[in-house]
Order: sequence, then C-alpha cells, then structure tokens
Amino acid sequence: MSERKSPLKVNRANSEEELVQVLANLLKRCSQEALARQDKFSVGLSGGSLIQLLTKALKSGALKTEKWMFYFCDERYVPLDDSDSTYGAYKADWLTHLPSIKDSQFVRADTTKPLDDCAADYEAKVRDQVDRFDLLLLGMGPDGHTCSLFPEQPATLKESQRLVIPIRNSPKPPPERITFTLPLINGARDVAFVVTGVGKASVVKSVFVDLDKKFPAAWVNPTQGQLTLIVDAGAGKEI
Ligand SMILES: O=C1O[C@H](COP(=O)(O)O)[C@@H](O)[C@H](O)[C@H]1O
Repeated sequence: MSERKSPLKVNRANSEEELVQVLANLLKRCSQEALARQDKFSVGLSGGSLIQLLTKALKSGALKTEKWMFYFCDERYVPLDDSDSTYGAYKADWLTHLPSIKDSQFVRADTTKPLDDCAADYEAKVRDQVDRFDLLLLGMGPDGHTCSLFPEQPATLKESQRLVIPIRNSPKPPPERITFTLPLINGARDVAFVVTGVGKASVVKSVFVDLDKKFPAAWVNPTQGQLTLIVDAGAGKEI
C-alpha cells in the first residue's frame, strides 16, 4: 500500500455509449486547458481495446483536433503496416472514421531502427517536443500491465533516467516493444486509465483500491497531475 499523490477520480459508465461520452468529455476538458496554455495538445495513446473507444469518443465529441499531437505510450516493434502495430491500427481506424486527423499529427516510432535505437530515438522526439504530456490515455491488461510494463519484468519499473525503453521477451506478444517509463508517465498533467470487461474486475480492485505494487499499473501515480479511472460496469464491479 502507498499513498496517491492526488485523489483518484473514478468514472463508472453503465453502457459503452456512456463510457464514450465520459472519454469525450475528458478529451474536451484536457484539450481546452492545454490550448489555453500553449498552441498544442499532446496526447499519449495506448493500444488494444482503447483504440475503438477513442475513435468513437472523437467522432461523438465533434472536437476540433487540428492542434492535437498524438504520441504512443507504447508501441510494438513491428513494421508500421503489421497488424500488431498500434500506430497502424489507429491509422486504419481514423483514416475511415476521422479523416480530418492528418498523418503528420502522429509522432510514431521508427521501427526500422534496431530496437535500442528505436527506443532512444523515440525518447529524443518526446524530449524535443513535449515538456510535460497534457494527457496520457492508458489501458490495463488482466495481468495489471500498462503501456508495455509487465509484472514479469519488475526492473522496468525502477527505470529512473530513460523516458522510453526497449522491451524484449514481452509476456504478451509481440515480444519486442518500446514503452514509456514511470518518470514520463507520472510527469503528465492528466493520466486516464480506460478499462473495460468483467475479466479485469479483480485487477481493477487490486490496482486502484489496494494499490498492490505487484501490478505495474499500481505504480502510475502522477506527481502533480490528475489520475482518472474510467470503467464500465464489468470492470468496476469490485470497487
Ligand atoms: O499490449 C497492450 O495491452 C494493453 C492493454 O490492452 P487491452 O486490449 O487489454 O486494453 C494496452 O494498453 C497497450 O497499449 C498494449 O500494447
């Protein structure tokens, strides 16, 4: 058990429609706050189940996205056109549903470089372009992993210098990835987990109520930012 640096805000949605609306409201608030401070809204994206929910939120929210820049909280080390590529998945979805978002708004990893260089190069891009992320959208697996920080690889949680690291032997395929580290994640202004499905109910309790540090997601604790949990009825069943 350890203390949160700021209170956790929990949003429980009773339907997918409601969850999408909560996500749209979060995007609206964070983008308005960011654009009142500066000329750009920096958002870190995760993959997996978040992709389609975010697409729906962006569609329903009728938000002006010209000044938004999208980064990847983690990325699979595969070619950009591989079906496992998170960038590729967003690109395919948004090309169809959100044509106003341009490819130049994605800051993607160069997976043609060797894995270590790919991570270092992505870190250099982040350091060059972002002082502090305005919003990170995170998912969580049933094993309590977030980004590509897995419970089987606890050393990744101790990283204190690098902001983006390579991952080898990921327990979830594909085995090679790059991921944001805790110093970068916990420096963000807003960090929101979007977690759905009853299969994640018990890990949601372990992470967000018990703060059980054997789960990487429990290490997410923004030092001066807001942490939000958005769950559907299934994932929120035990909290
Ligand atoms: O492999 C990954 O998994 C997590 C969780 O995905 P979900 O489908 O269970 O929501 C995701 O957040 C991460 O970006 C991805 O690389």
